[in-house]
Amino acid sequence: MRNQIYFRLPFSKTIFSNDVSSENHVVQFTSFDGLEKLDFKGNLQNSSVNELLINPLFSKDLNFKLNKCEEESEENYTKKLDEVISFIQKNKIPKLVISRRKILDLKDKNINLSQSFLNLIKAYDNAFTYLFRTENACWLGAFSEVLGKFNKENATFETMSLAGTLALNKTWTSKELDEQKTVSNYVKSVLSKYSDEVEISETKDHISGNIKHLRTDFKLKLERKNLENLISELHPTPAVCGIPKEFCKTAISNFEENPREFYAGYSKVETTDEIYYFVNLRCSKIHKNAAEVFVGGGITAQSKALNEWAETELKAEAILKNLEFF
Ligand SMILES: C=C(O[C@@H]1C=C(C(=O)O)C=C[C@H]1O)C(=O)O
Repeated sequence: MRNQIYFRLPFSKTIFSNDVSSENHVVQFTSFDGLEKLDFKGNLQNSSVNELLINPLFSKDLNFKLNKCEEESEENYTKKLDEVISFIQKNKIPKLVISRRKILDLKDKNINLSQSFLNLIKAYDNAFTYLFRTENACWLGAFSEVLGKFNKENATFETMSLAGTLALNKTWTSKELDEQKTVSNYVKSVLSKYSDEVEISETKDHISGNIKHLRTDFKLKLERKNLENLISELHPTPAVCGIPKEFCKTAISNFEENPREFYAGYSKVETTDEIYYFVNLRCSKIHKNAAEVFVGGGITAQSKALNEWAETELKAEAILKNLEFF
């Protein structure tokens, strides 16, 4: 079976898929640890709602199963987060991102994945939204965090620092402001190695469905030959990992129950004019019998375990409320 993907770029009306006519790699996913790459070959072709719905993909049609349908309970996760908070205080680190998998046991439920993908497109206009299927995996995701966007014609590179999470009606506190500043400082320090002139925007609210984040935009001129280096230096940013980077990567693999796979990794999409890199968050790995929803958040010395649990529940809703059951 060939690797097949459907996706929609932010603020676009076009749904693309990969045809079979070439050996071009049009979309590539990289895992969080950078060790796994998943390629989608072909040329980009316009797809349509009709085409998706004539022959929809259902979770029941997938031939791989999740063996263990148990998730980390609220009690166990908050207990672990208390240990993480002590670890952060003891080691005096500004931020560490910890995540979990929320598991939806499908029992006799069947998800219409094509319709769920269309629901996500409608719900999040600013998101990179995708549905892919390979021989042994199926993922669905929609999020708006850009790791990089390179314009081929004018050689400009744009990125953002996105962090801090609250429900729409809440007011920012120093916890979220400091957390986002850590990401901005990191991004700025990496970008300044590539250009003396980095444009930095004001920090503003970034709305994503029922929640908001803090966001700062960055822009610079970049030689194309430096693009891949810059991306691998930026990834994983403290928005999904922490500071210091290598120390936090090790802490993540010690604290988290399972490897993150493609969650908190990134995708790369090349069009005629642009090369995009999107951070893979608000995503779900779908099996015949279950959906795993990956959710995490930045933990700091000021974090409260219960609030962090609530934040992951809110983030999981982004996907869960758009699943269409058949
Ligand atoms: C880690 C996630 O989100 C990231 C972490 C955020 C935070 O800690 O506030 C906010 C946006 C994302 O950069 C996730 O959605 O799982």
